[in-house]
Amino acid sequence: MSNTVKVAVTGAGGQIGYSLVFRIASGELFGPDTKVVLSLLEIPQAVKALEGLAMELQDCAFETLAGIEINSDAQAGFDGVNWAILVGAKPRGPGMERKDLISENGPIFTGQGKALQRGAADMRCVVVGNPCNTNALIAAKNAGDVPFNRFSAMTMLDENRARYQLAAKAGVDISQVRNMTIWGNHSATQYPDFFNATIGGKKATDVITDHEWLQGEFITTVQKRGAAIISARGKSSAASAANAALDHVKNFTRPTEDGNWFSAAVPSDGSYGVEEGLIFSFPLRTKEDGSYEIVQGLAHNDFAQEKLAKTQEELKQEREVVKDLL
Ligand SMILES: NC(=O)C1=CN([C@@H]2O[C@H](COP(=O)(O)OP(=O)(O)OC[C@H]3O[C@@H](n4cnc5c(N)ncnc54)[C@H](O)[C@@H]3O)[C@@H](O)[C@H]2O)C=CC1
Ligand SMILES: O=C([O-])CC(=O)C(=O)O
Repeated sequence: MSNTVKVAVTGAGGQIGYSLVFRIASGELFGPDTKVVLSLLEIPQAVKALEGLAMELQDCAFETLAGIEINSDAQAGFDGVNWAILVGAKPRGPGMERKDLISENGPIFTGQGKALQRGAADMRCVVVGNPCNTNALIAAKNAGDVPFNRFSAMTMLDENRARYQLAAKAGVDISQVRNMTIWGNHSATQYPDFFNATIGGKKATDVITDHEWLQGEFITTVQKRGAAIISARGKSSAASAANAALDHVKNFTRPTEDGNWFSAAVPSDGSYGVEEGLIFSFPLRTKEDGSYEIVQGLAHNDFAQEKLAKTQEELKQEREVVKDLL
């Protein structure tokens, strides 16, 4: 017997949407025994493009795709959804920081937050559209009685970027790099934590002896990778962002392998001194029962404490800017 999962993707007509929806429909996300109903959302002007996207999805003849719905109304689009992947938002251009998008993109998430109350009892939401931590906060605060911990924002792309950089520097296969945490905001203040990362089961700082590189170039490369892609490609990352969104949902829907963890921005419960209620990226583990926990007990020296304080401060400032939307 097969289950059916309904997945909403907003901004499905955009760049990330085009890389994302086929992989969800193919069975990659929930496995070959789970049928997927895709609920595609767009602004009214882009609904026509979604009709074309739906034709292409049909033409893939995916055996796991049980249906496609197209909507420009979030209330209708989120009806009965199990997962809502909120991508629909404007991307930044060259020279901008992601928080410069806040006034334009923030209001999108008030209406979508309200509409998410129509989701299924187990509804989970991940915000990809930037600035994603603060947009997730807006959605969660507008979602009435939907539990706060159903909302997350994506820092998985940052984690993947950080793992690649460490693997390349150490000259090892990327599978060797584990325990990579992105702390804080999906922004240039994020802290990619090499101190607690491991390479081949050893501390990354024992394997990579160039600590100047770890404390300098490694961190800034990860923090500014999005901007580097915009500068090289003329558009922001899309396929890698879609790939990370899939990794994010997989991480939340499967128990985490022993000894490892993954990064996502979730409501702080006060762990590591982060103000309760901020949507902050932490190391997480998904348990057998499907709930997640924040990994406790990781050490932070003065260098790390300073980075954590900086990214927390930025999130508080972003929250202040959108306080009328919360
Ligand atoms: N968290 C992360 O790691 C990443 C986040 N992003 C962010 O993802 C967002 C989307 O990026 P792209 O797909 O490249 O942009 P895009 O401009 O190609 O597509 C965005 C789509 O969203 C649609 N849209 C806008 N408002 C909407 C609404 N209210 N409801 C439904 N759809 C709506 C637009 O019509 C457009 O088709 C941007 O904000 C970008 O900065 C991008 C990469 C990584
Ligand atoms: O940099 C951007 O604006 C898009 C994004 O979030 C990323 O690539 O991480």
